[in-house]
Amino acid sequence: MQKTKKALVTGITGQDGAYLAELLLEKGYEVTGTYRRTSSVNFWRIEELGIQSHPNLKLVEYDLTDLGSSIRLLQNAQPDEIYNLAAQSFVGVSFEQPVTTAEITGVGPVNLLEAIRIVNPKIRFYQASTSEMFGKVQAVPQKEDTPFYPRSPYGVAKLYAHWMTVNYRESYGIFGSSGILFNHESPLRGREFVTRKITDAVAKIHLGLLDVLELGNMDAKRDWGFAKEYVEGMWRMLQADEPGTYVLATNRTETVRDFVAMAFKAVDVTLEWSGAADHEIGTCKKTGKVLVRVNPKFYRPAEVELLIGDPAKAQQELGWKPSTTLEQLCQMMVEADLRRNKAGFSF
Ligand SMILES: C[C@H]1O[C@H](OP(=O)(O)OP(=O)(O)OC[C@H]2O[C@@H](n3cnc4c(=O)[nH]c(N)nc43)[C@H](O)[C@@H]2O)[C@@H](O)[C@@H](O)C1=O
Repeated sequence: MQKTKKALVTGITGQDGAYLAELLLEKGYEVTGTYRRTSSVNFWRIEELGIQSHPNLKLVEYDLTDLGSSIRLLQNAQPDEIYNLAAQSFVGVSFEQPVTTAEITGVGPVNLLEAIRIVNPKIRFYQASTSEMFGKVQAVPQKEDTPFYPRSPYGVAKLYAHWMTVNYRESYGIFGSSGILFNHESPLRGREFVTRKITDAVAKIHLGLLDVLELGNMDAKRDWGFAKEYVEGMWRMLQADEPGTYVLATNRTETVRDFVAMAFKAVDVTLEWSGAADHEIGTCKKTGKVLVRVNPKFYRPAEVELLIGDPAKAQQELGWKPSTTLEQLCQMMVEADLRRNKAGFSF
């Protein structure tokens, strides 16, 4: 009989942690999910997926920045696989808190890599790397061998953790894989990220709970995929024969403005755009009412203008391929936010 596999997922309260835990539980894993102590720990995502009381899911408090705690965590959980999804993951905040971001997002993963070296070097390790490492892009589309040029303290911190994963692979033979994931969204996305901010606002405007949606840079282009499909790619990376670095992306890019128009389309509103970039407005074609407005306070000190990934390697070597279109994803998010706002749900 095959032994039950054990996985450790850091960042269980986040979008990817919740979807990955769901996938691993479906596959028969015993999952330990870690979360950070805060005054308001919130498990709404795993509750929404209906897995919070799953008998094979154990929730454990853990701080990625503590080496001793990382060692004890591995000794207790004895995982076969670790998925490091914990991070300070908001790019905007990283400009305000660069040192905290470096400690959590950059050095934090090294505590886990060290703990693997000390406790059991056979544990497989997935590091959540990011397209933010490409930043000011040096090639279009971006793939595994595209040179990096991060444009935020978050991107710089992630790049350090990425190279440490590669370094532990090459120095100590640790099975450490790095997934360079382009933006991936879902109804479980936090409202601080632009897609969910938009779909939540569209739902509120449609229900008469909000007048205007204010945004920053509408010209930024992103390669947005569906998070639930991306966590499947993470799992595949740790089932491969060899560790490696893989890009997960859709190979389609759209502007923030396009996503706004798409979200309003989902509630049958067509927008018309006018005005210069820093005070652009979007008005409802039918009523003439202003529904969207640029507010430069949402601009970032340095912006990543264009991201589009080439996932050919993941497709060839892992058999991974995204299938949900951006229109379907956007529709799914708007519908979830309509439902939630009608029910007075506020996450
Ligand atoms: C792959 C990568 O993906 C995410 O990073 P992100 O791309 O920065 O995501 P976002 O949704 O915050 O911004 C997308 C774009 O939208 C622009 N934008 C305009 N107006 C607003 C606005 O009002 N809010 C926000 N948040 N963004 C705005 C903003 O300036 C940027 O150009 C994280 O998961 C990160 O952890 C990660 O790894």
